[in-house]
Amino acid sequence: MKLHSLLEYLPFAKQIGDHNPEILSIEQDTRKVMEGTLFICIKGSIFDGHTFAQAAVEKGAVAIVASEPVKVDVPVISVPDTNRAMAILADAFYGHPSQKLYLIGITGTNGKTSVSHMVQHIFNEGKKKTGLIGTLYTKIGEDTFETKNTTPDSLTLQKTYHQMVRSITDVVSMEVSSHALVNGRVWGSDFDVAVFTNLTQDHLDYHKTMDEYKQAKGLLFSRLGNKYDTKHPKFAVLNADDDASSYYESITSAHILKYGIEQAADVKAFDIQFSNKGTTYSVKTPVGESVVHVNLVGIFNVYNTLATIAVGLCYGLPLADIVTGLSTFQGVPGRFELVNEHQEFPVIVDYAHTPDSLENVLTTVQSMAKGRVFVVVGCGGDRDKTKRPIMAQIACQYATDPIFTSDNPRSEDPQAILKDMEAGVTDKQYKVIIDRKDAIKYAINEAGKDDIVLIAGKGHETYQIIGEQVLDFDDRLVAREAIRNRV
Ligand SMILES: CC(=O)N[C@H]1[C@@H](OP(=O)(O)OP(=O)(O)OC[C@H]2O[C@@H](n3ccc(=O)[nH]c3=O)[C@H](O)[C@@H]2O)O[C@H](CO)[C@@H](O)[C@@H]1O[C@H](C)C(=O)N[C@@H](C)C(=O)N[C@H](CCC(=O)O)C(=O)O
Ligand SMILES: Nc1ncnc2c1ncn2[C@@H]1O[C@H](COP(=O)(O)OP(=O)(O)OP(=O)(O)O)[C@@H](O)[C@H]1O
Ligand SMILES: N[C@H](CCC[C@H](N)C(=O)O)C(=O)O
Ligand SMILES: [Mg+2]
Repeated sequence: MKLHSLLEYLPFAKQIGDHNPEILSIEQDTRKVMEGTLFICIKGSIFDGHTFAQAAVEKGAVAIVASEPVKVDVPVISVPDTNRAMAILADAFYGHPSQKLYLIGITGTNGKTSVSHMVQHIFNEGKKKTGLIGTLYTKIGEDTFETKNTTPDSLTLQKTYHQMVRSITDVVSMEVSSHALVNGRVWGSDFDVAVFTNLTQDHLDYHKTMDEYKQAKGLLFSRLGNKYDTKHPKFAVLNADDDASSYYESITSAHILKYGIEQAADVKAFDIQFSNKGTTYSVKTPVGESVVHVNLVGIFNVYNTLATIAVGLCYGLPLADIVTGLSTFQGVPGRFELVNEHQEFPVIVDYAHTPDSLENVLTTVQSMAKGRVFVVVGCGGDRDKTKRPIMAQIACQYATDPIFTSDNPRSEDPQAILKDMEAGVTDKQYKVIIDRKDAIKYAINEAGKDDIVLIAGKGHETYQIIGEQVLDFDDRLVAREAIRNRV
C-alpha cells in the first residue's frame, strides 16, 4: 500500500518530504522494523518512541509518523496524537478487518476472561470458527499465541484481526480492559456486541476514582454505534443487578439486552440450585425458557453464564444450542481450578485478586466446606494499594485460617505490602508467611478431611515477579508438590 493512500485516512496530517514509498508494514517498536516499514513514534511510560526514529530508519523504515520534530531522511507525517494515528492507520492498512468479524468485547472488573471463554465455547460448539483475545492468550481456531496485555495495543490488535479474517474466523470473543479503553487500544475496532460484567474496586492507581473507572469502561458502550439495520445490529449486554449499568444504558445508542437474577432482566435466572458438582437453574429469555446446567460453582458463574446466553441470543444462536454448549464447558485455567493429587480435601487455585472476586470465591468455598477454610492470599505490588486492607479483611471474614503472603511484589518491599494488608484487620487471628511457597505448604500441611484450601490471586500465572526478576512460579505445581510431600 502506498503511503499517500494510507494518509487519506488522516485528512489533516502534514507530510514533511514528498516521497510516496510503498508501505510493507507498520510498526511502533524498533525491534520489529524491517525494510519498507512505516514507523510510528509512541510516547510510553518508559520510552519516548521519537528517540528511536533514526534507529528505525537505519533498520529500513521508509516513513515516520511523529507528533514531535524528528530529524530523518525519510518522509515524516506530523500528527497531533500518534497513538490515535496508529489505530486509524492500522485499521486501514489491514483492510478494516474488524468489520469482517463478529466482534464481541467484554469489559468489567471481574469475569472478563471467564465470560470470553464461555462465549468462545458456545460458538465452537455451534460449529463457528472462533478467535479469542485476552489475559491468557490469543487464540485463532486451534492455534494459541502468547499475549503481553489483556487487550493488546491497536497495532497488534488490527494485525490479529487480519490474521483471523485470513483464517476465515466468524466470531471473536475479546476482553477489553479499562486501560485499553483509555489508551485508545480499541480505536478502530468495530464491536458488534459489548458486554458489561460488573464494576467493583480495582485499578485505583490508574483511574484515581471509581467514577473515572466507571467512565473508562463506558467508552466501550458510548463508541458502539447505532446500526439499527437488520444485518448489523449492535448490542449492549448489561448486568441488570449492577448499578453502573444504568449509566452504560444512558450513553449507548445500541440495542440493550439485560441479564440478571434480582432486578428485571431480559435474560433472567431463577430456581438456582448449587451442588458440589455444578449449578442448575432455569432461564427466561425473549425467545423462551430453558434449564441450564454448568459444571461450575458460585453465584458469579451464574452471572457469567447469563451474560454468555445473552451474547449467543444477540448473534442469533438458538437457545437450545447455547444451553447445550454451556453444559460441556469445562472452566478456565486458574479460575476455581481444582488441584487433585487424591488428597482428602479440595485444593482450589483461583485468580481472585480484587476485593469483590475474593469475597465471591470465599463465600462459595465457605458454603461448600464442612470444616476449616484456609485461604492463602497476597496483593500485587505497583498496583492499587487501597485494595490491600480490604482484601485482608475479607479473607479474615470468610476464612477460618487466613494466611497472608506475597503475590507479585514487583518493585515494592513485600513486607510493606503485607503491612498494608494487616492494617485492614483488627480483631482476627491470621498468619503471615512472606514466602508464597512456604505459605502454600503450611496451608496444605494443616488442612484435613472436611477442610478446603483456597490459593488466591495468581490463578493461571506461571511466574512470580520479585523486584526485576521474573521467577518460575505456578500455584498449581507448588500445591501439587506440597500435597505429595505432605507431613
Ligand atoms: C502502562 C502501560 O499500559 N504500558 C503499556 C505500554 O508500555 P509503555 O508505555 O511502557 O511503553 P514503553 O516501553 O515506554 O515504549 C514506548 C514506545 O517505544 C517503543 N520502543 C521501546 C523500546 C525500544 O527499544 N524500541 C522502541 O521502539 C515501544 O514499542 C513503544 O512504542 O505499551 C505497551 C505496548 O502496547 C504495553 O505492553 C504496556 O503494558 C504494560 C506491560 C502493562 O503492564 N500494562 C498494564 C497496566 C495494562 O495495560 N493492564 C491491562 C489489564 C488490566 C486489567 O486487569 O483489567 C491490560 O489490558 O493488559
Ligand atoms: N462475574 C464475576 N463476578 C465477580 N467475580 C468473578 C466473576 N467471574 C469470575 N470472578 C472471580 O474473579 C476472578 C477473575 O476472573 P476472570 O479472570 O474471569 O476476570 P477478569 O475480569 O478477566 O480479570 P483481569 O482483569 O485480571 O483479567 C475469578 O478467579 C473469580 O474468583
Ligand atoms: N491484570 C491484573 C492482574 C493482577 C494479578 C495479580 N496476581 C497481581 O499481580 O496483582 C493487574 O495487572 O492488575
Ligand atoms: Mg482477564
